Amino acid sequence: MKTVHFGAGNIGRGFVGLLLHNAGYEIVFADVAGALIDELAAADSYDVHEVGDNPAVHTVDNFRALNSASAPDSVVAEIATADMVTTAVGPNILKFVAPLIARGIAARDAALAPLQVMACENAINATDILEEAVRADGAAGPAALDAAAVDARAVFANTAVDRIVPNQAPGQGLDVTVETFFEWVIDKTPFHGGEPAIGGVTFVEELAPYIERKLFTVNTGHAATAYFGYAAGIEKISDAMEDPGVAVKVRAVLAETKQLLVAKHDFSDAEQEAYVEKILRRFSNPYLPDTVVRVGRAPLRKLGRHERFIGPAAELAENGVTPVALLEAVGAALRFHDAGDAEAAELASIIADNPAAAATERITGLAPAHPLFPAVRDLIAAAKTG
Ligand SMILES: NC(=O)c1ccc[n+]([C@@H]2O[C@H](COP(=O)([O-])OP(=O)(O)OC[C@H]3O[C@@H](n4cnc5c(N)ncnc54)[C@H](O)[C@@H]3O)[C@@H](O)[C@H]2O)c1
Ligand SMILES: O=P(O)(O)OC[C@@H](O)[C@@H](O)[C@H](O)[C@H](O)CO
Repeated sequence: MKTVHFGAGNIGRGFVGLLLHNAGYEIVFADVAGALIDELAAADSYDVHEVGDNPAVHTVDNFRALNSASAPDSVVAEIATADMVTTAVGPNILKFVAPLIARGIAARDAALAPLQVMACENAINATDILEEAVRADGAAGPAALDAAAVDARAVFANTAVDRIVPNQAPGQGLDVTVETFFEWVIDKTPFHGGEPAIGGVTFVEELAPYIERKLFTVNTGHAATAYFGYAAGIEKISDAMEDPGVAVKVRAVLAETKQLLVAKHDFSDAEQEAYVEKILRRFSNPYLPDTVVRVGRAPLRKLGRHERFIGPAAELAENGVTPVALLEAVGAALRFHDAGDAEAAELASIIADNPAAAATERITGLAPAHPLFPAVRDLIAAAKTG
């Protein structure tokens, strides 16, 4: 069995790569980072170090590595004969890997079992985003891949992936430090009984509750910790959790998303409360060298309409509930000025160069008539003055 995995970074090597290796797949890593691909191509194995309670080390081998920028045809040829394609590149990068996947599907022998395609990104239904791009690229490409051919040759399944994998320390080589916890939930319905056998994966009939719970608890809480921690001058996520001022605000944010998740899905209050407590303990893991700068990265994406703050806050507002803590977190996100983050700079320019209402629409995608709009517009107006 062979999978082509786009994105040989933190989650690619430390989670998706590990689980697929353990499931018996040969992995072909495809990435545009030349030095990383050269190092992977020259290596026989790397280690995944799980830190925290019950630490462990796992070795990943049986992989190859290809540079998808300089050797796209080789990647297409691998996809043409692969069983699976996975991605962990970031939601905004999916459109750049889609053309290669479309070409790979077009080049497949029609007698092969359908290619199983899964985007492992932090976004609601990331695989749908990838599928749409693959279909559009396929139709416009030289092989004129029509919808029926895609239907026959590929299966697209949405997933929710959860494991905290920080940026790796310089000099660590290919080894990855991760937390011990992981969860990978996959929509089983597209496979019609032929889902892949991957140890540790949970297949579900309805993914929406799981992806929303993950994004609006783990990622909402994580980003809130990052932005409140950044405002308090704290570098590490676990240190931010030690700060009583930060911790109380993060808990308040998660109480608001709990209200939404419990009302909307089939989770009981107690179940969601236990989920929240477990997540807060994960953030506090002192062995995990995770930073507010990594977790707060790309604030423009994180302030998007269906993302971790505006998504739940908008839905609460639509239900007649005025979020308070979530809006405070949005206010902190608007002041995330990490000099190394291109999106933080773009966010600051949008705030500075536009009237508050126009900036609100552009940053959050909220329509002016939306009940959350005035509160966010006021936050953006306030952020103009510091
Ligand atoms: N790190 C985590 O804790 C974690 C957990 C769950 C989900 N995720 C999600 O996984 C995705 C990746 O996150 P990460 O932390 O591994 O980031 P990362 O930056 O460590 O890895 C991303 C990799 O994608 C590569 N890449 C960029 N453009 C590419 C392209 N056009 N083609 C091929 N490769 C390309 C980069 O070179 C990099 O190696 C994101 O969507 C993130 O939200 C991350
Ligand atoms: O990857 P992002 O930028 O969407 O979010 C940053 C972190 O919250 C995220 O990577 C978490 O570590 C991860 O989602 C845990 O499963």
